[in-house]
Amino acid sequence: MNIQFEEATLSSSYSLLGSGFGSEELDQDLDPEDSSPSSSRPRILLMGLRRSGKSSIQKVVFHKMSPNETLFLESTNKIYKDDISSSSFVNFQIWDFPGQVDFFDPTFDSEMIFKGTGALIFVIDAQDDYMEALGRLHLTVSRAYKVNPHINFEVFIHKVDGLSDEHKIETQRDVHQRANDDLADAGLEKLHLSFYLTSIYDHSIFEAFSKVVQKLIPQLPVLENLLNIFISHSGIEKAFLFDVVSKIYIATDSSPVDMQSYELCCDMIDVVVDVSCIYGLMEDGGGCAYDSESLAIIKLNNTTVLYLKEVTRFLALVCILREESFERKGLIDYNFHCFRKAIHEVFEVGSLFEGSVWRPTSSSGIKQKELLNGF
Ligand SMILES: Nc1nc2c(ncn2[C@@H]2O[C@H](COP(=O)(O)OP(=O)(O)OP(=O)(O)O)[C@@H](O)[C@H]2O)c(=O)[nH]1
Repeated sequence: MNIQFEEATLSSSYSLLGSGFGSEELDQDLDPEDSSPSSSRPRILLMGLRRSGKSSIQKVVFHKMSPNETLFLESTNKIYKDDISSSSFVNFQIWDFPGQVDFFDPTFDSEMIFKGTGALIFVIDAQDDYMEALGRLHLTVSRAYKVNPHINFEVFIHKVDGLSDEHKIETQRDVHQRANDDLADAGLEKLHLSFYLTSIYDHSIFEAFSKVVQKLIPQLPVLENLLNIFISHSGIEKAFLFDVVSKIYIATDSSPVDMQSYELCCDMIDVVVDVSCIYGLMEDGGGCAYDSESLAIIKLNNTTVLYLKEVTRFLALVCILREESFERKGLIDYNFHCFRKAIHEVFEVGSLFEGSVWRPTSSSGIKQKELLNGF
């Protein structure tokens, strides 16, 4: 099998940037010598059996495709490289693999593929018999682990929208048990798998992707700390730092995340971007739907306020607070100003990282500065 790449650059396909859909694709042979900046960006691999839902996940999370449209997606028959770095905070590539990829094929260069990988997401269709998928999971992760033990191995138990709550928990327990038993039998106890219940029909896929991405951000503890300080001094109940394009949250304060709050904040981003796309652009369609002026306040009928503010050209802070705390808006805005400044300092502002080329390091496998886009 001759493995080929399809490459798409999100900047040309994401409607937030005002250019509409119609992704630019280019075919390219799998070339280990290819040293273009895009090929050396850290990777997140999407693997799993045919029709498990890999392309749907990628399209829904990064290309704003509606879940129903994924019914018409064609089977992927070559590796699809999606470079999201030009419109997203996190400077990585998503590689969507065809379901039938054969590791024993001599053209499958596992060294080249797994060396530069930050996370490998293995998608299992929970609505189907998953025994074959478990065998494939074992083969895939053990192969990848041999090449690069620093990869984060993430298992999405996917399409759980068709399962009852009880069935979900039972499936997760069973998959967890069997996958870890297989690893123990092979003497691979050190290989750690993380499990997530996901569906493209609700926010679970965004939440799971957020956690996958957060593990690749070395500054996460600093960001969490900044958010903790910010909310405790401003009377805010919960704050999320969002990547606007994907609605992945890069960080949140250390109080537990409840799904409803996360969904509310995601919906707020959609509202802001959609309204801005309709009424915020110039008459000739120029300008950007999300920029340094972006700001929104939504008061709910249960005395809760949602407050969104721009942090960088890719990031937004979305806060949930009580109406009485919002009376001290001046204080919140001042604290936000300090928070924003600190975030810029953490990532040493812009140009330093612009166009940087990623190289794996021996310790973590990921060089932190180059994982993150400039502001
Ligand atoms: N019910 C449900 N269906 C899903 C979900 N995600 C994907 N699907 C459906 O699963 C089918 C297969 O999805 P694809 O994304 O094409 O699967 P794939 O893994 O990329 O398939 P290959 O390209 O053949 O490897 C499509 O009809 C999707 O609509 C989900 O979360 N829930």
